[in-house]
Amino acid sequence: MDNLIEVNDLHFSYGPHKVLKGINLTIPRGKIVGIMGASGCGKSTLLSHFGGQLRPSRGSVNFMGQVIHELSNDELYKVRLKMGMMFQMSGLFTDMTVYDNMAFPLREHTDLPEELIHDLVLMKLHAVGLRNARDLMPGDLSGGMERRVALARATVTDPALIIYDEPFAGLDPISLNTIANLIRKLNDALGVSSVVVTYDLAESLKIVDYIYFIHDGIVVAQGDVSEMVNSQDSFVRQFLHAEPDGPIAFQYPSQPYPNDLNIKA
Ligand SMILES: Nc1ncnc2c1ncn2[C@@H]1O[C@H](COP(=O)(O)OP(=O)(O)OP(=O)(O)O)[C@@H](O)[C@H]1O
Repeated sequence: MDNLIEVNDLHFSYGPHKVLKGINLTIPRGKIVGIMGASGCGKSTLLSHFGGQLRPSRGSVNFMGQVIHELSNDELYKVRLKMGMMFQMSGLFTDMTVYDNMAFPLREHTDLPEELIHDLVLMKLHAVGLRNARDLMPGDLSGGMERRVALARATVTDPALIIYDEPFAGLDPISLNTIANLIRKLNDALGVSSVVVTYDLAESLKIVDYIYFIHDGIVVAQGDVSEMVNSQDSFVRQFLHAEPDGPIAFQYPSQPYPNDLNIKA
């Protein structure tokens, strides 16, 4: 099977609020796929279906040949071990050293002996250039270093898929470039697939193989990097040039403005 993940006609609502209205996308093995869309378009909701935290109202997510919402709790637990996650907020435990943060998933989810955990942790820290930061506390790290440790930790259980949720947010340009290059390097060196959820189209174009744009619960544009750069699609252009005006509205959907005011004209 060439695709690690296949999302088929995925629908999901929070109560009456329909968020996903028929998403179709694939994450091919060995590739980095970008998922873009304005705030609130449903990116996190989509990701929550990958790990089975949410159950679709229609459609499915297929991961390595298994339909996620049909799995038992034990099977889901095993599937989640194959997914590494890196969040915008690094999610490091502030009261543990870098080393213990890295060792935590291995101690929690495996029976590996401490000597092996030690070597795995140092190998992964070395890959992000931070082997020597092992004894530091998260509070002693710069924002970029913290993100690198989180990135290394996402790879420590040798997942098949790494999911990055807003990996570039709040970083200075140099750290941002470092993280982007590391995402590409780790993807290729570890032979994994990666999903990068981001607003930063310019930065993602440097590292992704394929991009999906989500708007109003469906995929509205997709393509490889050159297709995106040359696209005349209004969604793509609004993102690429960070234009305030375009199909992505500034206002959260609402009733006409005068109806909301107490004093009528
Ligand atoms: N637990 C929830 N209950 C009700 N509505 C929710 C819940 N979580 C999210 N929503 C709504 O679902 C929609 C999609 O939210 P989601 O967080 O998936 O968007 P997003 O694209 O990830 O946004 P952002 O980029 O800002 O993180 C939003 O309108 C949000 O308000």
